[in-house]
Amino acid sequence: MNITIRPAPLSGTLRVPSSKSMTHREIIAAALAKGETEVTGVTWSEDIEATVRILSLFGAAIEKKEGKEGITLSIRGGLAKQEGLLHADAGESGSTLRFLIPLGLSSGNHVVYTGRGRLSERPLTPYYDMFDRKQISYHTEGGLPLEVQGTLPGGAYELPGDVSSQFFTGLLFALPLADEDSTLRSTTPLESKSYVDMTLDTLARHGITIHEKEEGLYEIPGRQHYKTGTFAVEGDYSQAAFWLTAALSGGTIALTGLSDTSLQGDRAIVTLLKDMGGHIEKKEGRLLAEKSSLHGITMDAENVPDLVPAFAALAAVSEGVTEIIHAGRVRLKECDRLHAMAVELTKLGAEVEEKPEGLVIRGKPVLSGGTVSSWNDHRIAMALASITPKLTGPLTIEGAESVKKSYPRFWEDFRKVGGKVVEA
Ligand SMILES: O=C(O)C1=C[C@@H](OP(=O)(O)O)[C@@H](O)[C@H](O)C1
Ligand SMILES: C=C(OP(=O)(O)O)C(=O)O
Repeated sequence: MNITIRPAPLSGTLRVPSSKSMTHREIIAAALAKGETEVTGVTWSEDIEATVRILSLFGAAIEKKEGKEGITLSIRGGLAKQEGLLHADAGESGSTLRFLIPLGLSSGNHVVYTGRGRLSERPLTPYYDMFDRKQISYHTEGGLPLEVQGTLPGGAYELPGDVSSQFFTGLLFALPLADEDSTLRSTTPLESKSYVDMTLDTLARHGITIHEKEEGLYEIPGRQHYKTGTFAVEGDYSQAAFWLTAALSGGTIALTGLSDTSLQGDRAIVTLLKDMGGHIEKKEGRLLAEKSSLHGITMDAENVPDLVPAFAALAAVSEGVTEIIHAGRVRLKECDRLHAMAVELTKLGAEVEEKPEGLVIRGKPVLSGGTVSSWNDHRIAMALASITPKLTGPLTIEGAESVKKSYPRFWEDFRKVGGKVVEA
């Protein structure tokens, strides 16, 4: 689907979707707890659907109920060995695939994992190395499909810390179920660490003990049991980033549903945008952002990779130079996001220099309209849409349906704040 946006100020109040990262984690913990758990305030998206699909295949019973307060998932946990070869479709979700591979093993299942889009090209080597070391049988012709069969023993585990934190989260969910105690160590400084901290928080709420001995070293007692409970998912700061960017570009937007004490690393977007000169304040429980004069800063993406597209877009219409550093891993997402943002912003007249590990952006007061591609990546589509108040002509975005991966109602919300969107 292609859409065309006519530049217009964006103003109004929006409830941000609930955190995709937290929802994946809560569903997984619930699926591992014997008994009933309720997860409330869920935003349904293709990625969440993929996690629900595979956990159901492994034996969880997950019921989706729609009410006034959004979606509630009632989950009867207890994963178990199922008959025959299971076909687990992870869609395009890196989190789903990397979180659930260890659980396929610990539930004793023989699984062939498939996926779409760029998922097949995204790294899995840390797991292949682990399979080799732990004598777990697997078959791949490179990427997906990937067939895995075996058991996940406790013991000593090592992973590189600079590929994806999602491998750590996957093992942290599965190793407490092993018969033996385990250690998990990062062989390089652990990047995206805030996501691992979010995992530890979910585990603790479900009665699982993990000892963080030092940064990147975890001791995991075996033979543990997940507890049931009720959990309300909070708003997603990585999605809030697009609305904050939109407001600062031109408009006034109030966001509800965000927690001030959130463990989401992407909460850093508020500080980063304020550092650029953005007017953002907390007022009556809402996060309020308005049109501001912005200047470039240095942004370190090591712990906040998902903020890069929105940040790069805003930098292109801010005064002076912005440098995005430590962003090499951002090339390993739904597309090469550094390259995609450099190419698409340049089409609109921006000055963007691509570096191996980041971007250097020389801002301009306004950019032109034109036709850009989403690269089938939800965050590229949303980032480009968010700066339309600063464009001198209409913007056509090809592949606008990519938002379904995390935020299916994005274009509806865009219209709600006055966005002039039509299907092209
Ligand atoms: O654990 C998570 O929920 C995520 C971790 C991050 O990935 P990396 O650890 O690969 O940076 C992030 O980019 C992704 O969108 C969600
Ligand atoms: C990279 C993302 O998700 P995942 O790694 O789960 O595909 C994302 O949502 O930006």
